[in-house]
Amino acid sequence: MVEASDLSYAYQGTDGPVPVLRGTDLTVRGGEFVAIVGPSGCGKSTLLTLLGGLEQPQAGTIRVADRDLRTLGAKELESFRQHVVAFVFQFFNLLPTLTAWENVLLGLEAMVPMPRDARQRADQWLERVGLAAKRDRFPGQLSGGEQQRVAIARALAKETPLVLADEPTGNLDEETAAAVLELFVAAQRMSGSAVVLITHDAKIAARADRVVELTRGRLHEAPWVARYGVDWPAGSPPAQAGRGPA
Ligand SMILES: Nc1ncnc2c1ncn2[C@@H]1O[C@H](COP(=O)(O)OP(=O)(O)OP(=O)(O)O)[C@@H](O)[C@H]1O
Repeated sequence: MVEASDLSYAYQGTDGPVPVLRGTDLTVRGGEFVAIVGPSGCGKSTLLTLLGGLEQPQAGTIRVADRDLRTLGAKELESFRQHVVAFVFQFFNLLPTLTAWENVLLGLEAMVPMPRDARQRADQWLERVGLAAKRDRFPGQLSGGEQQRVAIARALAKETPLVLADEPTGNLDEETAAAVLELFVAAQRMSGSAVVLITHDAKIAARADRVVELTRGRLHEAPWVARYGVDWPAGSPPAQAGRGPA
């Protein structure tokens, strides 16, 4: 589903380019659930934006669902973002003037062609996230956990082969985070979606099929995270980050 190889990406700093990804490789099989962990600022979100076609790497190749992202024109990229990937962010990005149901429907209406069962799908996914009774509420009338569930319903209702989630449980209490996590597992099961999810939480990572750690611009398999947790010094730059138990 995802074949990213030798990715380089640098942001432009005041004193020149600041490299974030340096020869990053990632392979994700169809239907696989991969958790990405790593110290703050190591480049996890940057990697996700590249996989989702929101930015282009300065070097390296990304193939997603048999598409080489470098070769896609603007229209094809737009279609890729509507039909192949769905994003879930830490800060829900719901439209405050639309109800929960309208927010979910909006994501489907952006697809071309719009799925014929868009309205039913919006209802189905709101039901799956446990919010059928609150479908007509505005985001401001929902708790943080409920808003996140609407945002997840909006993404998962698209039933794309790839779901990219950037710390979707970062703002939630433990119980709500666990419930939200199960929604991604449900998407994997029901839609066969591959899920790539960034987290700082070892319990969340433990639910994934595979855990990879991003440090010093590269990804490494990190099965120990699920067993031992993550223990990077708070605020440490990636170069000084601990590797955790072997
Ligand atoms: N638009 C930008 N311009 C310049 N530097 C940026 C920009 N966005 C991110 N960075 C820097 O690039 C590095 C990687 O950022 P990124 O958000 O990808 O890290 P992250 O691993 O997702 O962090 P966190 O876990 O804290 O969310 C950081 O040092 C960040 O300060």
